[in-house]
Amino acid sequence: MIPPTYRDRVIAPSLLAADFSRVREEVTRAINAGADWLHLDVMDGHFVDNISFGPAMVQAVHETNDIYLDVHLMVSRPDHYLPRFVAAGADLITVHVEAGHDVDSTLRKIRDAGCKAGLAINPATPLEAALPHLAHADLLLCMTVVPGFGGQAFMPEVLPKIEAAVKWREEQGLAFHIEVDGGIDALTAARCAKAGANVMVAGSSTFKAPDMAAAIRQIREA
Ligand SMILES: O=C(CO)[C@H](O)[C@H](O)COP(=O)(O)O
Repeated sequence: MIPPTYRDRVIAPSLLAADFSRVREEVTRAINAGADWLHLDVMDGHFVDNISFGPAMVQAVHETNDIYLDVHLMVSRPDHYLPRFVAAGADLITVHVEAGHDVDSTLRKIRDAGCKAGLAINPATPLEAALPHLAHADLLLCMTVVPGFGGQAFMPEVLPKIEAAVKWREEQGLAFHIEVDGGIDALTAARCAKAGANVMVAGSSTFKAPDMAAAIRQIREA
């Protein structure tokens, strides 16, 4: 479930860092380790310089368990692909403000389909690009790496953007959650939480940890 307020904390391991040869076991491992959501990075080789997986993977995960599916579309024309991810079982669908579409219309379509709607911005994109759309979003995803690959270093220069988003949320009386994604571990999660983020996506630091449950617990405590 999406928590009732942005004061609630969520840990979302990113499947991108899992062993793709044993996806079912990896998802079970994340659930047993205490994951709140599963983050699914969809990359089209065009919007970002990598190709990951599509709706078939989302559907396969959906059919084997009921963990909340946080689908991050790093694709051009997200409005075109949207219905396939809705049908596959996504709970929350996040699209990029930079992805070349009518952002408000896409967010509306996501909500009309019964999903929660997220809006993502890249590190180099000013927050001002997202602000006009946040009244139609349930979540703002501040990328803390340049999207495309897991295992990159956290970019601390994104922290002021999170603080500015919190200020905007207060000023406008909005209630969107703030998610961070890229280079998140216990140390960087603490910095993001202090800035105002409440949803932590963590790939390498969870799936590749020797003890995934301990890694998730450390991020939650941080
Ligand atoms: O969106 C992503 C990359 O575009 C990944 O979700 C993100 O990089 C998480 O991986 P890691 O925690 O290993 O940095």
